[in-house]
This record gives sequence, structure tokens and C-alpha cells, in this order.
Amino acid sequence: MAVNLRALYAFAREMYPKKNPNPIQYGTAGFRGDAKYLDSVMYRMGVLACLRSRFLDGKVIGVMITASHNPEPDNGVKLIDPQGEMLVGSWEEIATKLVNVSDKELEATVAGIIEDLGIDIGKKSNVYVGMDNRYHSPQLLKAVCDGVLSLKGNVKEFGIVTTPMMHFYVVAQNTSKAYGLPTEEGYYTKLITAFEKIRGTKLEKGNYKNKIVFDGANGVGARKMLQFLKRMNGSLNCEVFNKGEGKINHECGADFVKVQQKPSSGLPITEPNTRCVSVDGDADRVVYFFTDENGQFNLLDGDRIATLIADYLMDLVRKCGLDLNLGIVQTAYANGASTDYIVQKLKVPVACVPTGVKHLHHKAQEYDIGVYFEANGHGTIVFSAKAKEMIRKSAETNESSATLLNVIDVINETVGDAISDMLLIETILHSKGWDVKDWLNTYVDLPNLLLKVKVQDRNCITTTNAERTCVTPNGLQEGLDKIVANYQRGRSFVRPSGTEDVVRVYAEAASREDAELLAYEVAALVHKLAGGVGEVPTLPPKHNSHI
Ligand SMILES: CC(=O)N[C@H]1[C@@H](OP(=O)(O)O)O[C@H](CO)[C@@H](O)[C@@H]1O
Ligand SMILES: [Mg+2]
Repeated sequence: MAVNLRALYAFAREMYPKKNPNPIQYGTAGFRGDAKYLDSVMYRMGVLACLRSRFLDGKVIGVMITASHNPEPDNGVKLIDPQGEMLVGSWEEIATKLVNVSDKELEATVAGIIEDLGIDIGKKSNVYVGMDNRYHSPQLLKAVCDGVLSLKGNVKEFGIVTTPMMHFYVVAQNTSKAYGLPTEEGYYTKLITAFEKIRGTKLEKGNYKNKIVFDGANGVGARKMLQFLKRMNGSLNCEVFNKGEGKINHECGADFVKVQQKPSSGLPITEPNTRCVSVDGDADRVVYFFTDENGQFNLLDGDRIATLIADYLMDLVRKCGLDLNLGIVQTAYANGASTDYIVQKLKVPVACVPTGVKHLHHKAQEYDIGVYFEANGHGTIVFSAKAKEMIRKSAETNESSATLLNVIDVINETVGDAISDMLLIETILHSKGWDVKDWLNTYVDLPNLLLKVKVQDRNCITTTNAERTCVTPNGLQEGLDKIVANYQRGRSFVRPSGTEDVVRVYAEAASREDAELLAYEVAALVHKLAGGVGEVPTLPPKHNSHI
């Protein structure tokens, strides 16, 4: 089939001219930025998704339009590879090149990609597209579709979906529906059926009460949770708030709760110790929290979720009598106390990888059962084909293995999925007869703080050792080490964000005061050595506000 590349340029020039002169980079989770500059980026990503599908013999490639936890004016786009993974690294570079060339260079750049990779443009190409509920998403979705169509690819629109639903659809289709049906109903049915089978009809057990408060971050997660509940006939007693009446992620959602270490606004005053669940704008992250009888806020983040799940799965695997290894994958943001708990109490192998789901996912695939979570609540569990086969066989005769099979079906293995993760956590707490306090009591978190520092060029900071050690600028790591040495249980590291134009500073220490002092000392050092912009970060007088 002849594809007229000249049409590309005409299309780009007339419909999606490149407006942003500043270079942008395919970051931790694709391209992100102010939505008003993204039309041309979306169009070109449609073109790229189409090429990638052709390159992979027509396998479905997903495109998700979202800026996740970022504020309302932002949007973004990420590509989903056929197995549900994030776009492979070598194509990230191609993506970056493609969105940064001028409109005039577009035709030649695409021709170059086709030639370099030997893409047969006569082959079929299939692209799935979905978006979050930001007001500018529909217009950006149209740009992606036009990109696919301008190279004569097939495009299927899924409308407003969560990021993990898109990953699910891509994998379901590419596995010829073995993973599930690539439809909204197929997704709900798979998760709900498994969840209800495991919990049975006795919905309360021990300290476990069937009641949760759900904070939808005014994002797509809220509407999808309502769809889940419609189909659940009371098997989960859940009330949904921040359903879309306010701005997405504004003073609510998983990122707000984790970073600010306080409850979302827009939630009702609950009885002490009520389980509250916050998801982010595209519902791929989840954290739990509760306020106790003393009015104290308590956070149960991704590290807590990973340890709860690993503990439960190990127990279940033992009961199945199967020889399967399980490992946990974290990033440097994991609380030091969680890592100690994993090593000393759970006695499970734990690995540390750079930030970003793609790194965690790949590492987790090295185990029979890989549990991965970022501290911010982004994660899932992956089972190897061998593990699944062993569990399936054993389920014919062993009840625990039959339960484990259902557990696998509650999990969205393709990527972190806030709602699926929540259903799994509810399953585990129910099975253990635990309330939030039982869960919190497993270990004591080290007080910690996350800060952002504005610098001229965040890429002047480079790191190694899974982002825990700075290589450049000169003297930063030495200075940081000296500061950290003054704090009991002190740990701190800095890295350039892959989604925002800032440098992130993480610090933890034995006391809250120390964690805060440490974070601000390190932030000031970054400001000094890495070209800080504006005021030097200083600890606010009251010691209680966070950037
Ligand atoms: C400290 C932190 O929470 N970083 C987040 C954030 O990445 P940065 O590269 O730190 O901006 O967004 C990513 C995408 O959602 C997520 O994977 C990651 O965990
Ligand atoms: Mg997200």
C-alpha cells in the first residue's frame, strides 16, 4: 500500500503546526506539559504509534492521553507496547526526535525512521487510543487519531478510560483475548468476578469492616469506581467523593495525600480509623490513609501496600505447596523502614531500581512472582508463565491454589491499577481480619519529606546506583554525604524529575524535625551547586508546611 508521506507535512502544517519552540523529552511517563502546546506532539505520536504497530507486524499499540497527577492545565501522552509495557527505550529516542523536528522536517524524519528500521509500510497497523477526563483531552485524542490515519493505520477509540484500562485492552487484544476481553465490560467482569469469589458472602471478618471512603481526585478513577460499584451488588461498601466537581488533583488525590501527608479535601468527616483510599488523576496509583481517634493522620503508601501483598502471597504460596520465588522491587523513594521490614521480617529478596514503572516492571519479571510498588502507590504484581501454569495445575486439587488463581485475576498485571490494587488490598485485609491499625502496626515508618528545587537546567544533575548517588555536578554527592552523616538514620538523595521541570529532594531521618532539617539542608545545597533559580529553599518557621 502506498502511503503518501507528503500528506503528513500538509496535515501537520494545516492542522497541527508545532507551536512550542522549546525542546521536549520523552520522560518518565511520556511527554507531559501545558496542554496548549501538545497538539503537534499528539499528532506526531499518532504517526509514531502507527509506525510501531507496523514494525511489530500489526500488534496493537496503545496511546494514553493523560497528565496523571499533574495539575489541570497540563496534559500528556504515553505509548503502550504490545505486552502492556511502557514504550521500549530505543523508541523513546525516536519519539523525542520526532516531536522536536520542525513541521518542514517531518516528512523526511518519518521517511528516515521507516528506512532505518526497515518498516514495511504496506503492513497492517492497529492503534488503541484512550484519554482521561481533562477538558482538553478530546481535542488531543483527535490529533492522535489523525496521526494514525494520515499513515493509513487503523485506530480504535476507547473514550474516557483509566491508564490501566488502556493497558488491559492492549494486552487482552494482543493475547487473542486470553488475558480478558478488550472492552470496558470485559475489564469489570474479570476483576469483579474474581474479587467476589474470594471474599464469598461473609463480608466482615475480625477487625475488618466492609466500609471505605474513595477519593477519586476529580479524575477518571471516580467515574470508573462508580461503574464498578454498579456491578458489585454491595460486595464492597464504598462511597465515592471528588467525583469531578472540582479541578483534577487539586488538593486531592493520591499524590496530594502522599506528598502533603494530609487528607484530601472534599472528603466527609469520618468515624476514626475509617479506611480512606485516594487514587490519582488517571487511576494508576493508590494510597490508603486514616485519621485515628486522636485526630492523627496516618498514611499507608506504596511501601505498605507492597509489604502487605508480599506477606499475603508468600503465605498463600506456602499453603499451595509450590516452589515459587517471590521478590519485591522498590525505588530509592521507598521508606528505609519498609526495606528493613522486607529484609528482616518477611525475608524476601528486595531490589532497588530507578524511578518509573518501566524499570520496576522489568525487574519484577525476573521473579516467579514479582511485587513492585513505587512509594507513591504505583505498582502491581506480575506472575511468570511458569508460575501461572504451576498454580493452574495445582488448583485442580488444592483449595489455596484455586484461591491464588482468583487472586491473579483480581490483579491487573499489565501495569499499576489503583482500583485493582484496592480490590486486592480489601481482599487481603478481609482475609486477615485486619483493620487499618493492624496493617499500620507491621512496622514504623521513618519520618520523611519530599521537596522540589527549581534550577536552570535540571539535567545538570546525573545519577547512578539506582538514582541514589549523584555523579554531577561536581561536589554535590560529597556535600550531601557530609550533611547526611549528621543525622541519625539519615538518608537523602536528589534526582531530576522526569515529569516536571524540577529537581526532587528526598530525605528521611529518625525524627520529623530531623527529616525536615535534612531535606532543607540538601535542597539548599542543590540550589547552590546546580544553578538554583529564585530563593534558596529554607525551612518554613512553623515546621509544618511542605512544598
Ligand atoms: C517521586 C515520585 O513520586 N515520582 C513520580 C513521578 O516521576 P518523576 O520522574 O519523579 O517526576 O511521576 C512518575 C509518573 O507518574 C512516577 O512514576 C514517579 O514515581
Ligand atoms: Mg498516574
